[in-house]
Amino acid sequence: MTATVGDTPHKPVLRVSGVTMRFGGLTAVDGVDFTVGEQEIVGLIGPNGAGKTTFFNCLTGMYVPTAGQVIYRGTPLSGRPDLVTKAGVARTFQNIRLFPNMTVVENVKVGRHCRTTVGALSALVRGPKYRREERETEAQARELLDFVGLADAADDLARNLPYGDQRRLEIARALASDPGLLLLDEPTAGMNPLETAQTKDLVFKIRDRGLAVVVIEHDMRFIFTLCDRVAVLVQGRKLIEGSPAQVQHDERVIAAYIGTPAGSEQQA
Ligand SMILES: Nc1ncnc2c1ncn2[C@@H]1O[C@H](COP(=O)(O)OP(=O)(O)OP(=O)(O)O)[C@@H](O)[C@H]1O
Repeated sequence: MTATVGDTPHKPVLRVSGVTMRFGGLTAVDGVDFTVGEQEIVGLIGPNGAGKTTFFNCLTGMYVPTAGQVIYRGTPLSGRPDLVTKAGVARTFQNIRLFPNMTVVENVKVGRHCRTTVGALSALVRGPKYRREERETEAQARELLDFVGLADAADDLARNLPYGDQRRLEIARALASDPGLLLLDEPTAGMNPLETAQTKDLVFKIRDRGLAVVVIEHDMRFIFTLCDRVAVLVQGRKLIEGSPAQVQHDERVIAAYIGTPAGSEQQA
């Protein structure tokens, strides 16, 4: 089935309906509907505390939503992160979460874990099946490091990578689970302009590899030049969704970020 997503017909990969997340008396996400199409890049923006990360946590099984449904390629996603990853949804985190004392390539191999099938006994005795899977995992990890531009650092310790490279390593690790949908939580936070531009090119390359991508980001220039479509969350609710041009000129979005324009009170 093909649904109209924004202005372009895309086959939907993710359908979120009425997702709500309450923490006691606080409603962090409030009845959000959200659709992502095949090979679409969708931005999720909003002021601090709008509920963006909580929304990602609802999609990836870290939280079980208080209400609503998340469906990935026709399958309802459960509240277990491992099963969500196995279903084909991978993510990176706002704060870098690498294994600092492992090498760069080992960090990527960890991301493959959900796709390996070898049993405990075969792993223990390092039987032929284990060795074959290990070779394949190693080759895939090195291919991904080449893809993100970190091939030369494969055998360095993760903690010795510059900050921007650590973020790229997180993306490589997420890609190791062979996702169809990648969720990026503030991928350019703390980056310089060159690293930000490189990250944008990398996201385009990821899309060209066949993935759909959802990006949370505060850098508006990055979002509006990267995304096919942008959704705006304010106080847990979706305020507007549309093309970058529609969203960046919408007065409600401007007001949500910078408050009511100076002088408008007198005009009212
Ligand atoms: N585990 C939790 N328990 C209680 N409240 C929470 C929890 N997680 C988030 N919140 C609250 O939910 C609201 C939304 O937070 P969230 O981190 O999702 O926003 P955000 O849009 O990602 O913000 P930022 O852009 O600053 O990262 C905030 O008021 C936050 O304090």
